[in-house]
Parts: sequence; C-alpha cells; structure tokens
Amino acid sequence: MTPILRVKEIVAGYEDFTVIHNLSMTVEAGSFVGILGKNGCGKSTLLKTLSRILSPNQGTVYLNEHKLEEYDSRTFAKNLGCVRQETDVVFPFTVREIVLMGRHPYAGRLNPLSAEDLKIADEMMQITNTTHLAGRLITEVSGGERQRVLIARTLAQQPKILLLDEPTSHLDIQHQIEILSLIQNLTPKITVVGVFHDLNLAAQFCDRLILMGKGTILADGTPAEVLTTEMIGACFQVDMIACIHPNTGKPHLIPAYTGKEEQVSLRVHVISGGGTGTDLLHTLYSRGCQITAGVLAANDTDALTTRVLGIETVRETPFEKISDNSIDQVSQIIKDTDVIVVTGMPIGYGNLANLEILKETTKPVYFIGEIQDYTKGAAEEIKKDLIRKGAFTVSNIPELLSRILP
Ligand SMILES: Nc1ncnc2c1ncn2[C@@H]1O[C@H](COP(=O)(O)OP(=O)(O)OP(=O)(O)O)[C@@H](O)[C@H]1O
Repeated sequence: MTPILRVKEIVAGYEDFTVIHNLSMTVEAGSFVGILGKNGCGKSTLLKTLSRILSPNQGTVYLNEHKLEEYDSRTFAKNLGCVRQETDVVFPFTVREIVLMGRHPYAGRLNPLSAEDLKIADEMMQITNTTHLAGRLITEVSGGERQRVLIARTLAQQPKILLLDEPTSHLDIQHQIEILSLIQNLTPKITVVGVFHDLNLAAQFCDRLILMGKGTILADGTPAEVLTTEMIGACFQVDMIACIHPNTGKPHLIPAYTGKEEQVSLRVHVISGGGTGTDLLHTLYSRGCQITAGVLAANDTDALTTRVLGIETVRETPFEKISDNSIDQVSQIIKDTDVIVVTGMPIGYGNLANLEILKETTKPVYFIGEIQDYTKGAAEEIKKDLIRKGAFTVSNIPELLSRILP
C-alpha cells in the first residue's frame, strides 16, 4: 500500500541548530500513529516539518507521493490539518468564528461561507463537545476548552491527515479519553499522527508508536513492540515495568520503584491468589523487600504480577491440586523468610495446602483481609488455629507495613 506520508532522510532544525538528523519514516493511510520521546528530542520539530511550518534543510516529505512544496496552500489545508502546541489565537473571536476558520480553504475568494460550511462547523463543535461555547470568546475559555475548539477548527478543514501536538496536554482525564476516543474513531477515514507524553494513553489508543531519541527514531512498531521495559529505559532513563493491561490487552507501564530504591533486609513470603496479593506485592517490591510467593496457579493474576516483578514464585499447573513438590518448595522457602503474609484469597480444597504448610512454621504469620473460604470451614479452622498460636491479623497494607518494616 502506498503510504499517505513519506519522510525521506530529512535533516531539520533552527538556523545552525540541527534537531532532526537524517530521519525517514512512512505513515500508512488510516492509521493512528503516536510519536513519543523525551522533552526536547524533536517531536514538535518533526511535526512542524510535516506540516510545512518548517522546511527541512535536507531530504523530502511526500504527502500522497507529492512533495509538500508542490501543494498550493488551499489544497494543502484540505489534505493536512495540524493542531499545534503553541497556538496563535490571541484575538477575541468567538468559538464559532474560530471553528469556521477551518472552512477557509473551501470558501471562494469573494464568497461568504456557505450553509454547508456552517453545518460542518456545527458538526465539529458537536463532536468535540464545544457547542455550548459557540458564542463565547476564545480568549475567555479555559485551556482545555480552547484545546477542544482548536481540534474542532482543524477537523472543520476535513483534512485527510491530522497532526496533533500533545492534543490532550490541557485536558482533564474525562476530556482526554473523550478526545482520544473521538480521534481514534476518525480513523481509518482520517490518518492521525500525534505527539503524546502519556505512554499508557498512547498505548491504548494508537495502533503504531514511534519512539524518538535525539532527532532520530529509536523504535517503530505496535505498542507492544515499542513500549518494552528495555526500550523505555534506554529512551527515558527510567526504570519502568512493562506489563499487559488485563482490561485492554495493551502494554501498560508502571514505575519499577515508587519508594525506597535500596533493598531492605526483610524477607517476606506472600501467600495469595486471585489478584488479592497484587497491591501488596507491588507495595513490598517498591519498599525494597526481598519477596517470595506461592503456591500460585501459574495463570493467576498474582502469578502474573510476580512474573512481571521478577519475584521468586512457586507455581502450580492451573486447576491442579497443590502438589507435594510445590509444598516442599514453599516449606524450604519459608525456612529462610522473616515474615509470612496471607491475603484474603479464595481458598478451596485444591489450594488448602497453602494454609496447611503454615501449621509447622515458627515464623511470624500475618493475615491481611478475610480469606474467602470454599472448604466448608476447613480453611477457617486452620486460620483460627494459627491465630491461637500467635499469628496476627491486620486490616490493611499500611498497618502491615507499620508492623513488619524495620
Ligand atoms: N523556534 C526554535 N528555535 C530554536 N530552537 C528551538 C526552537 N524550537 C525548539 N527548539 C529546540 O529544538 C529542540 C527540539 O525541540 P522540540 O520542541 O522539537 O522538542 P520536543 O520533543 O517536541 O519537546 P517537548 O516534549 O518538550 O515538547 C530543543 O532543544 C528546543 O530547545
């Protein structure tokens, strides 16, 4: 398929300051491409070059296989619309007037705007949720409202390709999602290339991501191909964990450390399941504890968390009863641990052994949350017995931390 946009070996920048170094890329028609990268790496400069605000010093940009400079300004505006970060709206036009400016490429030299132009402007205000602002002055609306108005104006151009420089930077979370869903729904009729800082939102909405280094492309592919722990580390010099979001199936990045970076000497074994341990595992991990976990079914949500965090875990085949081998492994681990924490996990006969293992231990045991007992009381009996022998109950993670951390 012929790409709608083809960038060939461009070098671009400001006077004698080169920002983009020999960059090549293509954009397929109908796709939603996100451009990501550190502050100052050249994302806006690239967008300016694609939208003809800046001419490349070397190389060529083709729109539908025609060089950008071959287009007259009206035809160009009908093909490509750009919503920029720093916008030039300083005069007190009404919101409707601003949106109607998007129709200028279609108006004749002497012709006023047609009924069709008014209809399209109204439509664009409707889909960007700005209709109620139509009579207000652009200089008197909020940053987020203004951003939505500028998107409406550019959409009124009815471009075939839409470039967006941080389209959600001023928007609250509701409007971020609203605008990104709106933009996503424009594809495949319209091609979209947008600069984003929120990696997780970009992963959720874009079908392709381009990660930029200093004026070059570091990675280009699907969100799963680009947003890897290694790539994010190399690009942003941060320690992030790339996991797959259970609801979206898209990559989701979380900071590897949210608290202390140094290891604390506390060894904690977590017995959990069904996602009841996920928050606890992340919290202990961020506090630098040395964590072990299990026995967990290999497909359990908590098992996924331990895999992502690189926690030593005893895993069992899903839907199988806990085996003697797994029990032996946990018994061995428990011998070396300082503290054992049991979450309010679902316990049936298949995993009752997770509690039975604790009958023999002399290590402190903490129960956090009520276990969900599917064993006609057998699990509750073991828990009560362990509490009689000195196990503790705590009601939440902060209370647990206050009791166990040095
Ligand atoms: N008009 C300009 N004149 C001179 N240098 C500029 C100009 N605009 C940007 N730069 C410089 O070019 C480099 C790239 O800037 P650019 O705005 O393209 O980065 P960016 O990746 O979009 O950054 P951010 O994420 O902070 O928006 C930076 O070093 C910046 O200071």
